[in-house]
Amino acid sequence: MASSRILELSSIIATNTERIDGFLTSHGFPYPTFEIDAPLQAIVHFDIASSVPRSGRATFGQISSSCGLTESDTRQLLRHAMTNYIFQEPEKGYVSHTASSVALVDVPMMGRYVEMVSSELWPTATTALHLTTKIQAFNVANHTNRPFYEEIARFPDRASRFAVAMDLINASESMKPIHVVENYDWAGLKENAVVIDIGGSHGQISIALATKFPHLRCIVQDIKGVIAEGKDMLPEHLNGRVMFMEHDFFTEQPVKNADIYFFRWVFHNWSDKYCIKILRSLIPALKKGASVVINEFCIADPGMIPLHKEKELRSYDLGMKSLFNSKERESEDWENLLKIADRRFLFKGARVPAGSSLAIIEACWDGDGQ
Ligand SMILES: C[S@@+](CC[C@H](N)C(=O)[O-])C[C@H]1O[C@@H](n2cnc3c(N)ncnc32)[C@H](O)[C@@H]1O
Repeated sequence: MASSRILELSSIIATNTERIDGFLTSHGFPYPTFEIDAPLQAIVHFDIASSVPRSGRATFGQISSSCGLTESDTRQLLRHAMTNYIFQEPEKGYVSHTASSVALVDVPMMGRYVEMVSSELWPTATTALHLTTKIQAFNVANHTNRPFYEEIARFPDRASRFAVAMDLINASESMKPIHVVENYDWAGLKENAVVIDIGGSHGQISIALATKFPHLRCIVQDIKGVIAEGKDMLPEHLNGRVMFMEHDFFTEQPVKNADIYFFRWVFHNWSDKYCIKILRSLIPALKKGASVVINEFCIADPGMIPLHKEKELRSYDLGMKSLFNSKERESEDWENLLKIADRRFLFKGARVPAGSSLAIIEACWDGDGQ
């Protein structure tokens, strides 16, 4: 009967609520709330976040004169945001922060992330009909023929904002560098082993690796502007152990005989044809036994993981389609990709460490070396 299913669901909710309650209490964690001190993060950016005092409140008129919108527009905008718990109106006519809105003030990266999502990703989602043509949604939305990275590299602020968004994503629990740092045998690599972090952005993984494993030397490769920022941001004590190098991964890999060629979240931006080109560009540099380590999503079969996780992966999958005409891949896709690039890439498997969103996919080079 329908009602017994509802009772069953409410009992599941009660049981799981008790588990969450027990977990929070036993770890001394605060309870989730939208109050200002709650550890929640904002999902939407409003320029006016800094016009509202961090504690206390402001009228719509005060906010409007500091942010430059009309009072009426300010009220419309904020009252809509409030339905998503972004700002609140504790008393009619007065606005104060919630945990979500104050994060825009307290976590500067958050504003940059939201700007990136709303200006780079959202416009492409509304042009999904172009899935049926050879034209990418990103190109339609941006009135350009250039691919994503080439286009944003023309606007230093967009390239920089994208890299900051990557930094913020890497700060989320299931994306933290620690998952790849702790779930691969970096410790077993020889003294002064060289890791090439290709498309490594600001070098977050290399920084985490070099910090935990002093015997490693890491070289981060990326496009020009990103590399310049990475160099500036590198903690001084890692100078000489984490290096930055401008390199286009579609061209021959300049660092020969490294131990590990590492790619994190790079291939999902490219369709198979381009991934194969990236992999083949490595070949002249590879010594026998070199490893290619890929840290990416590895989509499970439908229904095999909790729905909320599958939803996240399928959303990324469609996002990759509209931005790059690419996709997220399954274990078999990874194996095939490596095999098609060159049969000497021996696929060693794909596994998702507990707590990590990304899988570790590994191949070993079985060529003679050149
Ligand atoms: C999705 S981001 C991943 C960044 C980083 N590996 C991480 O996990 O945070 C992809 C990276 O590839 C870089 N990239 C794009 N095209 C490139 C190219 N042709 N050569 C080198 N790097 C490139 C981008 O600048 C960006 O940093």
